[in-house]
Amino acid sequence: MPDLLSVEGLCAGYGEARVLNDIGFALRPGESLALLGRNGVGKSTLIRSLIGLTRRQGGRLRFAGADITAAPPFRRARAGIGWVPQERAMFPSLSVEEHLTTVARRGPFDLARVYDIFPRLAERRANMGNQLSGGEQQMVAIARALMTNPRLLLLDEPMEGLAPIIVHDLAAVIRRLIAESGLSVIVVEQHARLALSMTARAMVLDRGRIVHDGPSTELLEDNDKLGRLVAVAA
Ligand SMILES: Nc1ncnc2c1ncn2[C@@H]1O[C@H](COP(=O)(O)OP(=O)(O)OP(=O)(O)O)[C@@H](O)[C@H]1O
Repeated sequence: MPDLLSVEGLCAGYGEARVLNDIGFALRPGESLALLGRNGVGKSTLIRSLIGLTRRQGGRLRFAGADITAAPPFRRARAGIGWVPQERAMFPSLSVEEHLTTVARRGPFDLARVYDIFPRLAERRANMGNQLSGGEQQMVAIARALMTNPRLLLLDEPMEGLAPIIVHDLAAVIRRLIAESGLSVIVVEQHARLALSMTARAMVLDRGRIVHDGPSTELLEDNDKLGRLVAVAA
């Protein structure tokens, strides 16, 4: 099966500042990838580079058979890259349902299906963006990305700042999406073990370079290696 995404020699950053150096990897349809690494190593910058929000300083990107190296963010979104930003980007004046319907595109994910995935949002469908808890906002952010019917879903620290019970529920939803939807998923997550428990493959960044790429189980089963690579108390 041809790759869904391929990244070759990507160098990117902000203005003159280079954050990512010679990033190369490919992702197959349906593949799930955890993006791990210490604070500030460039994980969000890589996600933002895939959606087209950083300054590309070199390299090429292909998605779904097309060269998207020079494509602006809206074209990448239209091509099938869905993005759940770290800051969630809620609109206070839109209801939950309006957040979902304004971005809807035809495909397997419609209102009924995202309400089935997130029953809480069905209950809150008339609530405004500023009347939601952090967990509900994150559900809206994920549901909104699904409503665009992407082929690749980029999740940037979806669990950040959420209560443990909500983290547990959201992780179950993400696992189910990965198992059942056929979507490719890249998830950035500070809690390495949680990310590894959701994905088949893990990539570790350090100072803007890929320093590890392999099956998630390999790191889950090797505490020392995981600790060395992401410097967490694994
Ligand atoms: N908008 C920006 N303008 C300039 N520099 C930035 C910008 N955003 C991030 N950086 C810098 O890019 C580097 C990588 O940041 P990035 O947010 O990609 O790291 P990260 O691995 O996602 O870290 P974290 O886990 O803390 O979110 C950091 O040195 C950061 O200061």
